[in-house]
Amino acid sequence: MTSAPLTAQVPALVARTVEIPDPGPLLSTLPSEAPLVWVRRGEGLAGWGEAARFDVKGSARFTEADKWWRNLTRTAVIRDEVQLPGTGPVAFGSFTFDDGPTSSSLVLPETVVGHREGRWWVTTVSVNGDLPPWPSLPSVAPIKRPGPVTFADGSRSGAEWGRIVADAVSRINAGELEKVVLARELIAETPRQLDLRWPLRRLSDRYPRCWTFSVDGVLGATPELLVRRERGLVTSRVLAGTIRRTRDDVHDLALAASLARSSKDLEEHEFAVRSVADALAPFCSSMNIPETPFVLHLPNVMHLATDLAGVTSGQASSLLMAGALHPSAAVGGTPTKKAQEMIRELEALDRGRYAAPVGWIDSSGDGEWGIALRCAQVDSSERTRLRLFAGCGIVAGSDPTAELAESVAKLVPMRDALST
Ligand SMILES: C=C(O[C@@H]1C=C(C(=O)O)C=C[C@H]1O)C(=O)O
Repeated sequence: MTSAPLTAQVPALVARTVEIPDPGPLLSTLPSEAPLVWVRRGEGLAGWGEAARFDVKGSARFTEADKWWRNLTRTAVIRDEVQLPGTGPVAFGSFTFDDGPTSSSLVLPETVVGHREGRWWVTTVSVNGDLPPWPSLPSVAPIKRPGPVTFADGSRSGAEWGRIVADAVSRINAGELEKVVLARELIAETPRQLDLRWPLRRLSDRYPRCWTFSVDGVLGATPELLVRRERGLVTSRVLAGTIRRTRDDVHDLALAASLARSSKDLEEHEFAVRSVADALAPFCSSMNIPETPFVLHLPNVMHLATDLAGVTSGQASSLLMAGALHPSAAVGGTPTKKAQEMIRELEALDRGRYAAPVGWIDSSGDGEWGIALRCAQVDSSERTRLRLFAGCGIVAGSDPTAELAESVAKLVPMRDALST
């Protein structure tokens, strides 16, 4: 069911992209209201304003959003002097994990600043057929500190969550399914309205290997790229298999070596790679799947990681591919349907937009979609309450105490980003 008719009057989109000199860090160009962000290692996109949006619920949310975007951009007049992926009009999107009560959205910002390969640009758009305003950067208000933040258990305490993990392990051992990803939430309260630029700046500074994102109240820094489509090439970074870091680099190296040999983690990783490769196969004429994963070192945890690459065989957009890939075994489980049922039964949590695609798409259908992990969902109007999420892949050999500790480590990036 859609919340807006697909055939609703399609506005006349006009977009203009101009090259600009280095404006400084992308995040420093953002005004405080509703920042739209996709940044990694200083490159990416930062947008604001809302020229158009599409909200949608239900199992066809990806295809309906894709249709809306194609309709909007098909007749667009685009003057683009930079011609890189992400120039011209782009929409930022954030989707829900399942068909529950929360909407998914695509947002077309009024202004986007971008940086890539030593070039910077600004795109402005209008949807009434007029020439958009001449691209310029507004002067922005200084970033406000959040003040002392408090944290409390969400739908379950840590101990309760450990018990549902134990329950899942025994059901896996009884042969009900192979893997399920179980998540928990933590509630953060800030004494005053949160300036989202505060946590975003800290996340992108501390986690440069992750994609820092902010779309429609969901923000975080994810290490997992569900899909990138760029000029006929498709890539995906699959993660599964995790250990916590200890702050002792020598010990961490030994742990990384043990992670790369751990049969429990390698098996869990294999499920995740297989689910992504199978879902990407219909979109690709050829695919490269490395035989062994590498260890991705992040400041809080290390993951087993595999980068898949393929050549596209059709016209499917990056968003349609993201929809086909979701939910991968990295955030759902194996087999998918059984895992989703168990998640619903055991978690007692509306995941909202956690563990679901977040990213951007341009008018050619190219784009990048990460999985919204290591993230928080902000209360829309007040912006004083946030739900933080973390989940762990549970397989036959999982130990509930270790999984609880892993979930604590995965909550660290957002917790730290919120503290003053
Ligand atoms: C579900 C999350 O992470 C996923 C689960 C992982 C695991 O269990 O090893 C690793 C990376 C992610 O694919 C999360 O961070 O919330």
